[in-house]
Amino acid sequence: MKKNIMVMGRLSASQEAELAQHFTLLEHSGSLDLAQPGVPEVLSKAHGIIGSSLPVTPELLDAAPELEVISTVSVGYDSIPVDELTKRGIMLCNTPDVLTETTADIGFALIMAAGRRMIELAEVVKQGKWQSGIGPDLYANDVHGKTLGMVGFGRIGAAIARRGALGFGMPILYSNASPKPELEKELSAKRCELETLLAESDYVCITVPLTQETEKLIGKREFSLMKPSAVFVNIARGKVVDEAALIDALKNNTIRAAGLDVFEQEPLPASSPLPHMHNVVALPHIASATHETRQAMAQRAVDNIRLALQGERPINVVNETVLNE
Ligand SMILES: NC(=O)C1=CN([C@@H]2O[C@H](COP(=O)(O)OP(=O)(O)OC[C@H]3O[C@@H](n4cnc5c(N)ncnc54)[C@H](OP(=O)(O)O)[C@@H]3O)[C@@H](O)[C@H]2O)C=CC1
Ligand SMILES: O=CC(=O)O
Repeated sequence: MKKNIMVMGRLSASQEAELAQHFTLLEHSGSLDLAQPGVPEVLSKAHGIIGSSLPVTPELLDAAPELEVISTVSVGYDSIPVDELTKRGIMLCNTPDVLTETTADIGFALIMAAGRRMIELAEVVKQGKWQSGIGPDLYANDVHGKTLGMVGFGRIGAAIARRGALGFGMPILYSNASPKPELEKELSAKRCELETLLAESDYVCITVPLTQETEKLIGKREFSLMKPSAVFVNIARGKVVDEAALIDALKNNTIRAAGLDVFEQEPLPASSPLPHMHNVVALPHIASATHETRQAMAQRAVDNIRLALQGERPINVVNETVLNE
């Protein structure tokens, strides 16, 4: 008998057809909310779930006794309780690598946009307020040659640093769980304590995953250590930052500006002051959102779930111990 898959994310017609060759794609309402009619019934039959930002809970796993694999169309998996999956022998697959460069493009675009006040100054033109040359009150900061501090120096952190060091002559500081000697050589990057990085960087860029250790890693104390001219960029997860402290730091000129792709609550609530602040560039969590990259991420997630359910080793497994069971 064919195994069953719940397709929760957007796949192309050919990707759905590829899965349908091997598996039954379960009809469902698009919700994983157990209180919704029909959801427990569909979950009870699912051997695999594929989708992004899946709100997985232990209760949901209890309702899915046949589940063998969750294939997330993302590199981050902070909405999924990995230990609970591992305990139950359920594999978690994700999509690293294929989105690294595209995400780094937006990371660097935010450095440029917030650093050079691009959105704020484009508004001046849009609103017909460009009547004479701008004065020093609207001057920006250089990007080239300034120090870039990477909080997290994994795939995406390194790709952003590469753009800064090799394209813009930026000295690189990094703070990361483990040392990265090869990147130190390639980019003349220096590893330092977070406090030193915050105090010495002109641009501070967050690329650590959201975990228990990194939640609210950057708060009031950390902003107070940064230069008043510092530009803060977050493309990782909103909850790595204490957002109230960030808003205060931007309002009080503790730091100069921020470029943000991610927020504590997404979509950003209407009550948030962030999109209205002149010194903030806010994007709707789109760092990987190009046609090419979203297609590649979906294909990787399709390959992963197919391999897992066929008893082969998927390309990307988060909880490797499940493979040995
Ligand atoms: N805005 C968007 O659309 C996107 C956001 N993301 C986010 O970016 C994150 C990073 O992705 P990626 O670069 O591929 O992941 P990687 O795992 O390659 O990099 C993460 C780095 O963070 C380091 N790290 C982890 N925990 C800590 C800690 N407590 N203190 C210091 N360093 C730590 C890791 O150290 P070590 O090397 O020692 O393990 C690793 O080098 C994702 O988890 C996701 O949340 C990703 C894609 C798109
Ligand atoms: O936020 C996106 C991801 O892939 O993680």
